[in-house]
Amino acid sequence: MEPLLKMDPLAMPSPFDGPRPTQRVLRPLDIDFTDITYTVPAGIETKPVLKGVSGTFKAGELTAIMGPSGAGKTSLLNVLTGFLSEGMKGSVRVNGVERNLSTFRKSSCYILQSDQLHPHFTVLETMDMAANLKLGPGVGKKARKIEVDNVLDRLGLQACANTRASELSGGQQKRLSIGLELLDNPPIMFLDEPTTGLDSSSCTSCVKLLRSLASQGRTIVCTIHQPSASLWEMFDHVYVLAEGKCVYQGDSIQAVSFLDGLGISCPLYHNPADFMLEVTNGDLFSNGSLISKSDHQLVLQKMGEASKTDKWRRKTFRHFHQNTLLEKPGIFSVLRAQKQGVSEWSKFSILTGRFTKQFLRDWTMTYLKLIFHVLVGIVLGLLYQGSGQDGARSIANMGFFLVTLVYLAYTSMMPAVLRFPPEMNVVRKERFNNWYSLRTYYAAFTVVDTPLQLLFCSSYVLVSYFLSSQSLEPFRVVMFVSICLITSLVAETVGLVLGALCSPKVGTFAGAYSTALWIVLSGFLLLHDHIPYVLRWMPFISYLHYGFEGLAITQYGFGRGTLECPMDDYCHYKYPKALLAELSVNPDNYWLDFGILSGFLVVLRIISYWALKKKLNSLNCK
Ligand SMILES: Nc1ncnc2c1ncn2[C@@H]1O[C@H](COP(=O)(O)OP(=O)(O)OP(=O)(O)O)[C@@H](O)[C@H]1O
Repeated sequence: MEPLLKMDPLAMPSPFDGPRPTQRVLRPLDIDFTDITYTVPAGIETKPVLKGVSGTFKAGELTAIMGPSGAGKTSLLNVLTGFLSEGMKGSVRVNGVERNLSTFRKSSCYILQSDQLHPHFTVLETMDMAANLKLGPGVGKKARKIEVDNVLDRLGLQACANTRASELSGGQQKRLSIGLELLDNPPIMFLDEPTTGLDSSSCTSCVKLLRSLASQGRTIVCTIHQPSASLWEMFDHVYVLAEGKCVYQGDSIQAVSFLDGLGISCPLYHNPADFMLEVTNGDLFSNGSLISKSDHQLVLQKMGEASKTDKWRRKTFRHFHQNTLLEKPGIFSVLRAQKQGVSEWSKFSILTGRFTKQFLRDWTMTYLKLIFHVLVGIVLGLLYQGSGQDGARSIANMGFFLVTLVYLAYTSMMPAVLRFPPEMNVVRKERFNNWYSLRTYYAAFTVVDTPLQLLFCSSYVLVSYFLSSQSLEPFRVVMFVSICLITSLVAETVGLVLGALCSPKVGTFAGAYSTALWIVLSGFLLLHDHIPYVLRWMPFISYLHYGFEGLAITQYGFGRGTLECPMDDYCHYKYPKALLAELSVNPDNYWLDFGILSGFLVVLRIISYWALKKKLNSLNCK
């Protein structure tokens, strides 16, 4: 293992001294696709996006899918990666065998157009976490470090290893995205517009990198917009689409001859890539004016016919098949073999560490929230000072319970609405590229989030509880905190559901409006007996109703003695039983309330998981 990992992982694999039986020899993979059609819904009809395209993307070649905007480039990439399957017909084969999507996804990666990175992590941390998730315990700590260093060196990211992803330049972010997927050395890489948003020198270095990766035997396919002439020549193979059909496939250098053969001459010193786009766009001039639409269609038709031959394809890239990868196992096979050993349990513990770091680094969501909880606890505690012991202020004390619940519900729910949306695309990419399953991701989130909620909740409750002179009997303190915690977890989960089902804007509105209704139904502002008979079921769907009842019982139930009335001899609510009866609170209901809130929590967590899954799947259909 050791000598192997000292190699550059991106270099051609070296021969081993002898065969290793446990290692699978990784073969270069050619992709060929035939008669691919892809339609999308358009009102009650469907709209064809890809109209029977065929072609071959070979291992060892860097292929560019080009074409005018809306030609179907991203759609073709989505279909070939398996990112989209609904509405697609046709055949995709790998080395001549019909593609099995789940195996194919393990051998390929898809780097989306916008770089999906965690902003709070440095380059090194991001790479380390990806290495842990992808390579697993089979590759030791030291070996993983060498692996990460190798990739960082190779991508020129060593100098910014300690820079956070949010502070990287566009080109560095792109290289980091590529580096993350390179860690487990996929033989097939798809990239959607890897050069978009980069300056010309970053574009060149990005394409050079892709080309060198391809020359080592990988199949690399990317979509690209208007490359410069020098960039165009760096592609081994270009696949040009226009109006959902293939109009050229072959060597980039041969494109001019191809057009020449059809009587379309590229002017001297004109960028062939620009010219190809002008031709496919219909921006050709004839006698000083644009060619007509019918002539344009004729040109596309002629190009489509002429592109069916493989005459335009260079034939020099296959030598590595015979010379290297097929015969000699190398780092490709070692890393992939070990990657398969990563258990969901290991992934869970890695994701738990990642969530913990993420929370600890998020100043507003963690530290500011903690400070505010303590400050608000002090202010509310002072406002309700003494109300927990004063029989004359028992009603005000009930107000304190409701305010506590509403405060905790809002401050848990609103951040939760915004919790998943910004991360959705990162999770979508990582999940698609087989880093982990959604189940593992969600379980790790829950395990890290719950104690954090307890911390937030306790920081507010304990301060306000003591300042407002609530009962100091330990069991009442614990029961009070428990109800507050479970209510805030329920509210947070409502937020997660809304965040997954709606846009953040709609989610925050829906959260605020529904909470206002739950407050009215809590049992304090509107007594149950005063609700019209037909609507008396409504409080039972309000989690604040159970929370409020639970808090009231913790302080005035469990045999609490008569309260003092320091300012007066008689005050009606100094008798806890009378107070609870007045509010229609059954003093025996504490555990029932707690149980119902727990039920709410479990059901809502399941719904939020389902909603998240649905959302991620629906993103894949767009
Ligand atoms: N889910 C969808 N619903 C409706 N129309 C879609 C959908 N997906 C793609 N299209 C349409 O299909 C056509 C091709 O889209 P695609 O994104 O593949 O083009 P493209 O060549 O990548 O364009 P660009 O270069 O502008 O990104 C466009 O007209 C687009 O509007």
